[in-house]
Parts: sequence; C-alpha cells; structure tokens
Amino acid sequence: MVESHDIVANDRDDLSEDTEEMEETPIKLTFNIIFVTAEAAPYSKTGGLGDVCGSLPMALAARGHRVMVVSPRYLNGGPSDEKYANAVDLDVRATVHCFGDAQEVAFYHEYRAGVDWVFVDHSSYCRPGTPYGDIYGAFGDNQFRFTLLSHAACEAPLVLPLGGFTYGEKCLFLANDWHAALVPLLLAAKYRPYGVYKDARSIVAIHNIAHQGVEPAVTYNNLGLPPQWYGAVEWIFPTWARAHALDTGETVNVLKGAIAVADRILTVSQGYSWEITTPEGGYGLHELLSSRQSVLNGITNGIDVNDWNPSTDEHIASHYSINDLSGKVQCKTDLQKELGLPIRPDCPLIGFIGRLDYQKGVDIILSAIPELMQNDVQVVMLGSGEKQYEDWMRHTENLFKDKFRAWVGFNVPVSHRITAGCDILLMPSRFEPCGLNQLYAMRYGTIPIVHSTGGLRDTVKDFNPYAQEGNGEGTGWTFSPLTSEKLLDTLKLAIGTYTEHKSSWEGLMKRGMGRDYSWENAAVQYEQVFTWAFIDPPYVR
Ligand SMILES: Nc1ncnc2c1ncn2[C@@H]1O[C@H](COP(=O)(O)OP(=O)(O)O[C@H]2O[C@H](CO)[C@@H](O)[C@H](O)[C@H]2O)[C@@H](O)[C@H]1O
Repeated sequence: MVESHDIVANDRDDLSEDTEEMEETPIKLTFNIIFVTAEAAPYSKTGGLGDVCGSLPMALAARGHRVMVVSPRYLNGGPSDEKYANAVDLDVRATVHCFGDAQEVAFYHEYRAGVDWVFVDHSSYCRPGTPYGDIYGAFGDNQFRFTLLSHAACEAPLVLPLGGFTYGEKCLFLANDWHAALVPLLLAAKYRPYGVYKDARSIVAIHNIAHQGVEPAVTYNNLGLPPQWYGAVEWIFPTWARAHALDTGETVNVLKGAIAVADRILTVSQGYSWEITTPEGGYGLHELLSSRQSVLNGITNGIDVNDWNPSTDEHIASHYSINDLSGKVQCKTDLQKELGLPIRPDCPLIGFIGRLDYQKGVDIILSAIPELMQNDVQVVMLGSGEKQYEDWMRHTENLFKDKFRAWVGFNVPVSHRITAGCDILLMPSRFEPCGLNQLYAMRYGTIPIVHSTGGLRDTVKDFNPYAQEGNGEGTGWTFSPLTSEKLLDTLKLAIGTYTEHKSSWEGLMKRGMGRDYSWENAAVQYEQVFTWAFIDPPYVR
C-alpha cells in the first residue's frame, strides 16, 4: 500500500539511473482521502450529493489513491436496508463527546470497487424516512445526527484498521456540504492543538450553499467544540431577516465555520464557484467566500458512466448507442405505455426530474403548462418535495389526461426510463451548482433545455444550426432570463427543430452522446487541488 503523499514512479526501482526516462515518467502523488458525506449511492441517495459521493471516490481509488467514504448507516426497516448487507461490523467503537453526553458509535465496513465504504452506526440513523426527514418534515435532531457523523469521521482514520492498516494522520478530509462541515473545525480546534492531524488537510466541498446547517446560538455547546471557538461558527442574521422584535438573529452556522477554517474550498462547477462570491448566489456567505477566493475552485462533476449508459442500462426497454439510435424510440413508446399516455413515437415527449422546490424552478414550469398544453406535446414530471407542487402535478394530470403525467415520488429506475424515453429534458433551475440530470440526458441523446446558470451554463452548449458549415454545433438550449415566456419560446424552438429538422436533431443528440462525462477529467483536477492543499500549511489559529 502506498503511503499517502509518497512519490511513486510507476514501479521503477532506481530513479537515478535513467534520468532521461525519468523526465518522461510523471511523478504521481497519492493521497489518503476521507470523504465525509450524508449520502453515498447506492447505499443512500436523495439527490446529486449521493451520486457524486458514490462515484467520485471510485474514480480516485482507480487512480491509485487510498479512499474511504464515511457516511451513516441508515436503517428504516424497509427493503433499502439490504443495501448495507455486505457491510460488516468492524468491532471498533468510538466515543463521541457532544450534546453534553458521551455517545458510542460503531463502524461497519464494505470494501468495494477499491474504496473503503465505512458506515457509522448509531440508533439516531435508524428510523423510517429519508436521511433527512419523513412525511412530517426534517428531523428535529439533524444537528445531533450530523455532529455525530463528523466526530466519528474524524476518528475513523485513527482507529479503523482497514485492510490491516489505519489510514493514519496524514490524510485529506473532503467534507461535503453542511452535514460534514464540522470536520474542518474539529481538525483545527480539537485535534491540531494537541498535535494530532498536524499533517492532515481539509477541504470543504459545497454542493448546495442554500443549506448551511444553521441552528440557534444556544446549541453551540452541543457541537463539541471548545468554548473559545464560538466566533468561528457565529452567524448573525441581518435585522430584516429576523423573526420578531426580540429575535437577536444569533445563530451558529457550521458551513460558515468550515468555509472560514478549511484548507481549501471546492464547489461543483466553475460557474457556481464564481456565483457564490456574489450577493445573489452566496446566500449570505459571499463576502467570506470572496475573502477566501485564493483557495476556492470549481470542478465540474462527472457521472457514473457505467450506471448511466444507454447501451447497457438495465432499467430501460431497449439499448441504443451513438452508432445505433434505433432503440431510443422503443424506450419512448415503452415509457408512454408505462405512463398510460397515447403511444405516439413522433410526438415530442418532454421530461422533468428533480426535487420539487424553489431551486429547481418548478413554478416556472407550472406557469408555462397551460400554454404548452395547447401544443401537440406530451410532458412527464418525476419528483417529490413541496406539497403545493405535488398537488399541482396531480391536478394537472387530471386536467390533461392525454398529455401530462405526474410521477410523485422518488424512483431511480423510473428516472432512467424518463431520461432514455424523453426527447427533451427541462431544467429551469433558479441556481444549479452543477446539475447531473442534464449530463445524464445528453448521454442518453435527450436534449436539455436549461436556465443559463451555474453548472448548467458550463455544461450545456447552445445549439447553433449554422455553425460548422451548416452541420451545427451545441448540445441543447440555454435560456435567460428565467421566465415562463422565455422557457416557452425556447421550447417552441426545440419542438420546431424536432419536428422540422430531423437531421439537426440527430446532430444534437449525437454531439451530446459523444461527449466524455466520466470522472477521469474531474479526478485529475481534484488531484491538483489536493496537491495545492498540501503545499500550503494547514489552518492554525
Ligand atoms: N424523484 C426522483 N426520483 C429519482 N431520482 C431523482 C428524483 N429526483 C431527483 N433524482 C435524482 O437525484 C439527482 C439530482 O441531482 P442534481 O445534481 O440534478 O441535483 P441536487 O440538487 O440533488 O444536487 C446538488 O448536488 C449536486 C452534486 O454536486 C449538484 O450537481 C447539484 O447542482 C446540487 O444542487 C439525479 O441523479 C436525479 O436523477
């Protein structure tokens, strides 16, 4: 096993003997990497965070790094518990001091695809619902559950003998979103002052800055940080944002703390890494992020190209590829049949997949539907979230029985079938750190129509039929401003291209399908950022 940060010269015994050859052999640094995350597919997934933390670790492991992913062992008594069936109890217990008490956690482990998948076991992760909540809303003890995760993750490299050896102190923590944001703070406040993790580094990865882990200031003592570190997480809401006259606006914000003390900051596209430094995109953290711009980078997500592959996908009716598109129409008619829509191969089928909330711009689709339904199109929406949108989807289905289908819920196989069966995928997101559905869509020859924001703008190239000597360029349509009128205009353009210009449409499909979406490219950029993290000294107060 290669020690972290050792220099490996591709199995060469004597580096000094052949300097000419040595110049050609790239010297590769390898790292001991600890992902800390609230979700990792296929074990747990409610959205894109699960996808990324389920696939990026494997890409990094394949490049020679030692990679551990630490996430909770969620058990809800249903069939999804089976996903943890291969994870065994390591028989190691850690005691976590937080919330005024000592909590014992256990660690389960599965070694798969070169990655150590470590699941933190505690009774608070065992209950019906999703990782974050149930039908009554978010769990009231999420601060406790993710404080526990962060503490346990900091112990994991020290105490777990995986494959016979611990990861040790010289490692790199990649703390994902607010759920893991306590990790950089714990390294700086709890470990480094006592000489532990002096050579470790931490990176906070922001997948969605709208969620920051904000709780009342009185909960500070629960976090297990020393009293003198309060200022690092202190967060005071401006007067206008306070609930009432007696509200002092004082809270703790763990993501803010992580942004302040992490050795580096990453987000999931370059566009978004700039947007979060602006008042419009920073959700209050833009000034802090601007002050740390020198350690802030954006790396566009890749996707799991094995899981999302139209020529092998186990969830879809027929397989197809860039060289033989014929199976796609079968996926479409099969989807129409499954949804009870009229089976019409030539009718443009438009899809939406995602959380039903403000971020995803569902209200824009809602306002566009009455006019869109005047056209000869079919629409299918898959999603769950805010009740008002779920109710609206069901209601719209009743109004337009032959044209509109609502699939309220979370269903991964159906999401694959919609991605394969539709002609067009809509993503009118208000903001989108990266977005994965447009990447899946392009890989499946489904043309994305997206709001020109964040990662959507970075990844969807606008269609221009006249470029390349009339052969066209681009992989979809981006639109701005975010209004239902603009969405409708863009849809009309797309539908016109679909019905009137079949060869242009095929060109769009093939350019999207031909792109490289694998994690390889992103993994190389992650390595660069890891290298930079170790060049600078760690954060010390
Ligand atoms: N009802 C449903 N049924 C089945 N599958 C469903 C579903 N609703 C959503 N999904 C799936 O969940 C994932 C959503 O990923 P996104 O990246 O598009 O958004 P999300 O906001 O969750 O992620 C955040 O983190 C990711 C990862 O960094 C960023 O790309 C993104 O911009 C950021 O908002 C996709 O795999 C999608 O298919």
